[in-house]
Amino acid sequence: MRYVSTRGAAPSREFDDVLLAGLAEDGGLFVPETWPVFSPAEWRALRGLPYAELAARVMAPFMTGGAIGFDDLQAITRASYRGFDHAAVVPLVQLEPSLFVLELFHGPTLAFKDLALQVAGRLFDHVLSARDERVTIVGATSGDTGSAAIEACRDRLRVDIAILHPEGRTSEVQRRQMTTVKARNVLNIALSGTFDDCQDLVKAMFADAPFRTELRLSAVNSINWARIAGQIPYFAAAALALGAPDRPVAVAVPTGNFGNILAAWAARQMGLPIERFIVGSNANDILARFLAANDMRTAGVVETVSPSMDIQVSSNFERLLFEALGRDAPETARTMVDFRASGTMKVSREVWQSVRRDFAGLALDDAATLAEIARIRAETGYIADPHTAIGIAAARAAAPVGVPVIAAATAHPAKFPEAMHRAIGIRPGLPPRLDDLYDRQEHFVRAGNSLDEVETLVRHFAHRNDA
Ligand SMILES: Cc1ncc(COP(=O)(O)O)c(C=O)c1O
Ligand SMILES: N[C@@H](CCOP(=O)(O)O)C(=O)O
Repeated sequence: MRYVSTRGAAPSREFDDVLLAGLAEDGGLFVPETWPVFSPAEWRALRGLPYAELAARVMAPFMTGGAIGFDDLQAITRASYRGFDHAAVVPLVQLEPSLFVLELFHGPTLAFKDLALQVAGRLFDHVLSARDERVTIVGATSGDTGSAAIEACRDRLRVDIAILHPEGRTSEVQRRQMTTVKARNVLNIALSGTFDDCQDLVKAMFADAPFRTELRLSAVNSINWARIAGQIPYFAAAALALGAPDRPVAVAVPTGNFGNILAAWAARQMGLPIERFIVGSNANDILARFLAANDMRTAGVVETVSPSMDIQVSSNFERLLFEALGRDAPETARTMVDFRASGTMKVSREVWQSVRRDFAGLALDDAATLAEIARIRAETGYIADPHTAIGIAAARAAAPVGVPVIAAATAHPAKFPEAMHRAIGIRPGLPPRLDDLYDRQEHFVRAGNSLDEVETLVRHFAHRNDA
């Protein structure tokens, strides 16, 4: 399997190189040169497999041609999901006759990011050991990627990891999950800015070719294809459980960086009958506006009770745009460069309509989010975190008639105790392993929204670890 850049000006690569490179040198995102497709019989054969085995089989076609053989991958998925606190790893809970919640928060950091990052951390080890190399990972988080990536990479010998979070804009639990990890290879940077600023700085570090080479940069955000590959299997598992490939399903996802919904879309590219992709947004409603009215204009990031979705620039939209433009890389590059410069994405009516054929969106403000948490609890007894509640509301608003909908539950409600208390008057408890989270010492450095300042911190940290 080879990968090409959405912007067409970087060489094509094998998976192992894509894993280590993160972002293509031309600023584009890597996508598979061709989509692997499973036949209906091949999909049926995966029904009922233990999740770790299903995940290895679904991911395997994306990883051919490098250091990761199928047996390696299966050993990695088994080790990755062994510690999850639910035997099914990604259980499905039925809320209504046609509405199913796919719980993705049973991993070590209580968010969906663990599913791909536990695997990615081990893939880094495997490929770097085979090559006898090291990398410096730089990542941006609005709350959940940070702790999941740190947990996946802490104390790994061949990886240093620096994570930027927007200071004061995550929940306290999310922040402490990152900053209370004491490991020589982990650096937390509290940035004075928004998640979009953090993500821009990460991309700017990648665009600084001498810095990128000097530190051998790599990525753990969903700009790295390995993240998307690790998120496809749970949509496949849920779809198979609900009757696919012999029955269509729909998917609803609370969306920020567009990685999770893109993974569901990739599952359809691989042959699963997913009829609609439903995007839930908070007040940072750029995707919902785009889907409603071809209006993709960035505005300032607004703080909400669903902080992990406080994002305006959804990186993975570029991968969908590339496909919607018929894989026209120069046109994708032009559109993205213009979006960056003007803050408005200009997409033709035909392209917009082609996206709308598959995707629908709904945005909820904070009051509506809290009301939805309360409604779900009152009507079904289920306790959904603010992000999950937005996805469920979107599912109810936009589900195709008669088609079961898989609504992704992306985080455990205990990560957002204040919002939950406002919504339903309770603060859900953390699992016992995190009992002392509030007593642990925090470790982080502060930085302004400045590339120079952040690069200096990362360089100093990485070279200290090299010594
Ligand atoms: C809890 C939660 N829900 C939803 C999202 C949005 O997911 P994505 O960025 O893949 O669209 C995130 C962050 O990515 C998250 O942490
Ligand atoms: N919501 C994320 C933001 C980064 O998304 P990613 O999927 O691209 O890593 C977070 O919680 O950090």
